[in-house]
Amino acid sequence: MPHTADPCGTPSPAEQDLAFRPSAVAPVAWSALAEALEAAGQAARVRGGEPDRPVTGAALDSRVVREGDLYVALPGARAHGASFARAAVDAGAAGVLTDAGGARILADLGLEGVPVLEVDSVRAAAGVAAARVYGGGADAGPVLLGVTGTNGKTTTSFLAASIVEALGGRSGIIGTILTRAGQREVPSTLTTPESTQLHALMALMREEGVDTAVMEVSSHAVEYRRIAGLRYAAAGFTNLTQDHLDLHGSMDAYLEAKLGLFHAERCDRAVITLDGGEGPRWGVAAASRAQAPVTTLALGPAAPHPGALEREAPDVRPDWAVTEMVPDGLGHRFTLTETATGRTLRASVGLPGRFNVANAALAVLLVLAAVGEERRDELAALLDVPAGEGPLAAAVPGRMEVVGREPDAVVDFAHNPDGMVQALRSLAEARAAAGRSGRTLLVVGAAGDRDAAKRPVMGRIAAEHADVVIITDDTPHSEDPAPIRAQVLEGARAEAARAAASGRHVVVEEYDDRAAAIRRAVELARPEDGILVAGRGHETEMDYDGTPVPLDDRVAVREALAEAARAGSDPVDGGKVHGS
Ligand SMILES: CC(=O)N[C@H]1[C@@H](OP(=O)(O)OP(=O)(O)OC[C@H]2O[C@@H](n3ccc(=O)[nH]c3=O)[C@H](O)[C@@H]2O)O[C@H](CO)[C@@H](O)[C@@H]1O[C@H](C)C(=O)N[C@@H](C)C(=O)N[C@H](CCC(=O)O)C(=O)O
Ligand SMILES: Nc1ncnc2c1ncn2[C@@H]1O[C@H](COP(=O)(O)OP(=O)(O)OP(=O)(O)O)[C@@H](O)[C@H]1O
Repeated sequence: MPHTADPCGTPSPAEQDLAFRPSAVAPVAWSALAEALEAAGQAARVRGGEPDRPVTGAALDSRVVREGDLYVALPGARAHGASFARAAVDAGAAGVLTDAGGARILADLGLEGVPVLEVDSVRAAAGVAAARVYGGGADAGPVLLGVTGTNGKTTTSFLAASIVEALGGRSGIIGTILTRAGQREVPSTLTTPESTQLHALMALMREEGVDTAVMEVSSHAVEYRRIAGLRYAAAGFTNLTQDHLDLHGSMDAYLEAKLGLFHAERCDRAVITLDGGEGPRWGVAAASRAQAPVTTLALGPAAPHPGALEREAPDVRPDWAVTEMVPDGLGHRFTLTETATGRTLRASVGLPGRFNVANAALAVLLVLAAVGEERRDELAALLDVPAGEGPLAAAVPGRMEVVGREPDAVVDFAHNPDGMVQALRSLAEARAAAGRSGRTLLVVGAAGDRDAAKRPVMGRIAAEHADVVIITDDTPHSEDPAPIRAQVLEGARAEAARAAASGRHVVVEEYDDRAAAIRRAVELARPEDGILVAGRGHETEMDYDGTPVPLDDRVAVREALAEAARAGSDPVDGGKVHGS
């Protein structure tokens, strides 16, 4: 039986890989694997003879290999997986899938006797081979829904899964926060797991009786061909804004990577949001360049820039549009209208922020595409309920999660420029809708080993939208955290200086201790203010060069609020670097 790792802790790679595997795998002969590869246009040269045992699993990392696995040894950016083949064989690998370079490394290691399937593209072949190992063709099930885009994937996936459940289905989730297959749940380390793990998960979901799986598809996953061998009933596009330029190089290349999800052989229907993000440019481009049949969604009043679609792409006639949006509790009530028929779907979403209307609308259309027209009326009835009820009332961990009131304190995962703008704006809008004045206090940083170009941009946005900006560490990974903070500070200070010239005073402070930064925000906040702690959402650990430092922003905010309530406004101890 696969283990389910502790959902409160981060599982080791081996624990996580094991948790993704089905309990039973029918052994697969080497020749059957070679045939499957050939049938998929990834013909393999067979070397080193037949394994002495059939294949019963697949792994893309030597550290997670189990007895009977096919070890997938791919050429990585830092190393060739074949250089770890000795460890994989010692762990029980039955044979190796690799390329010509990998085969040479195996020979150099004295492993020429190990059975090898040699292909031209290991990443493309890995998904095909894993699908064969785990008994899944593209149509073996569960029904797959995919969500891609810079922001909104997790939220849209959770909402779509919630709708599936409300319709009586059994849903699975694969994404940034967690992976859930029926009753089994395991925290995630990647947004989209490796291809070998995805096919294991499909088999696990079949075992668990999951009929519909909703999967976040990162651009990394498309670029690295983690989704090879999968087919989506419907795949959604939320928006495209600046992120991951370290991997893709340009926004156009970033879009091109995302479009891999919308190839005709990859999905039956693409549902594309036209005007999410900074405007309609990338949504309209995605809709025109997707190869699969496309359903388009215009966000109307829920767009970050309402009216931009009509101005910038006047000839585009969306298939669906958000035609009405009114504040309802902390969330919104909205109407989705089908352009061709004028038919409507009315719904209420509980999460704050109009971008969550966009996420909810996309989730609704994805599920509609998957379940078909015959269930439209049933879906409409489920959605048309008062605020706080129905499938779109679902909360998503660390996504605009309200952790305190008066001052309103929200923990959010916004960690790129557009996500920050949206989150900050939605707090101000919610305050305005409730008729409250007050300031916005923001705690923010930027992660290490990720797109450095966005750091000053995030600092600028912070000072543009917040009145008090407390800059601190996000997760530095292998980088020195001080220079990361300095880059965010540079953007914030420049913007604060610009704001000062026009009479707006922005406080900018720096704390190297994130918990102290949170306490400082709470100390400075008045009851009518709003606090946003951005960047880490549901995360419970910060990685300082391999050393995990426990910190859950939600817990830290709650504790700081409780402490402030007890102690009045004692000064914050420790961690301050400097302020302005
Ligand atoms: C930057 C990046 O994405 N790197 C991916 C890339 O790594 P790489 O090319 O550097 O691989 P490498 O280190 O040279 O190793 C080559 C091979 O040897 C294997 N290996 C390595 C060491 C060892 O002891 N044994 C072993 O078998 C590795 O598993 C790999 O298969 O190829 C590897 C195999 O597919 C991925 O695991 C790895 O993802 C790493 C783990 C990662 O952290 N990726 C992140 C950035 C990512 O994918 N993020 C997106 C979401 C992004 C977002 O939206 O924020 C995601 O979907 O999670
Ligand atoms: N549709 C949207 N447009 C813009 N910003 C959004 C949208 N949805 C969510 N956000 C913001 O982006 C943050 C991340 O949201 P979410 O986790 O749903 O997106 P994601 O694409 O899964 O992100 P990641 O892959 O980085 O986890 C949220 O916390 C919120 O601040």
